[in-house]
Amino acid sequence: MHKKVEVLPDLAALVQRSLELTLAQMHNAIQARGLCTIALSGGSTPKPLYEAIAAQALPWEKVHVFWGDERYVSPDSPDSNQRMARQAWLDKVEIPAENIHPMPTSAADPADAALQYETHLKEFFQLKSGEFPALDVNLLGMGDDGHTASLFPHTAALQVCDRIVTVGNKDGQPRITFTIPTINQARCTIFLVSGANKQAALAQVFASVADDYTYPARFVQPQGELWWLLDRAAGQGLQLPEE
Ligand SMILES: O=C1O[C@H](COP(=O)(O)O)[C@@H](O)[C@H](O)[C@H]1O
Repeated sequence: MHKKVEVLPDLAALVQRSLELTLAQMHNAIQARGLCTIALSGGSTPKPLYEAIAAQALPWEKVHVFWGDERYVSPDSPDSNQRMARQAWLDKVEIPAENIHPMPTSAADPADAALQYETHLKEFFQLKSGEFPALDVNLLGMGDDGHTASLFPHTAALQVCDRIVTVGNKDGQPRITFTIPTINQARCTIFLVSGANKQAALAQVFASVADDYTYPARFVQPQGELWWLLDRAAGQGLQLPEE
């Protein structure tokens, strides 16, 4: 694993740096394999990045967009991660509809929705039994409780190792989420973390000893590149790991 932590002066610089890295990875993937697979995060932090990507001239027919987690709401809900990404990015570019792979949220049982998405990923990536998809780019955020994707502290989803997608639990509300092995299979993982409210959790995520189940972002140890992009408000006073 190649791990790099950068503390940027402010949110604008964080967005610019994440844009550079994301575009470089997308171009590399297209050159190497003829297409790019990217998984999106939700929340508010990545929205300006999505807006910036929308302004790029990319071979959109070669870009396939997935989600790493989704709230269990209708796609037109203000809480939907899909809706945010469509409004900020996907609705503004000429990407074929079949290249957009949202997490389903209409099954009566969220476990069925998780299975549907897992089946879709297995087909798309032509996976054999027991294999996990290697996304070219996996964009992640981190909540002030240390959660990432929809892997919340001390929830059952953290222990799911034999599934690509599972059901997360945010205060009793279901979410759909990549599992830790799926996250850790990505070729390039980019965390975007902004705001002083993330400082305390970040300190625990970067501590040499802390409880992984209390700070789930600690589980993210991908086989490929790992970038932590922090703005100064989030990264202030952080003891950074030795490189
Ligand atoms: O609920 C969620 O929150 C996290 C963090 O969001 P942020 O706005 O604080 O960056 C996000 O990564 C995740 O995808 C989302 O569902």
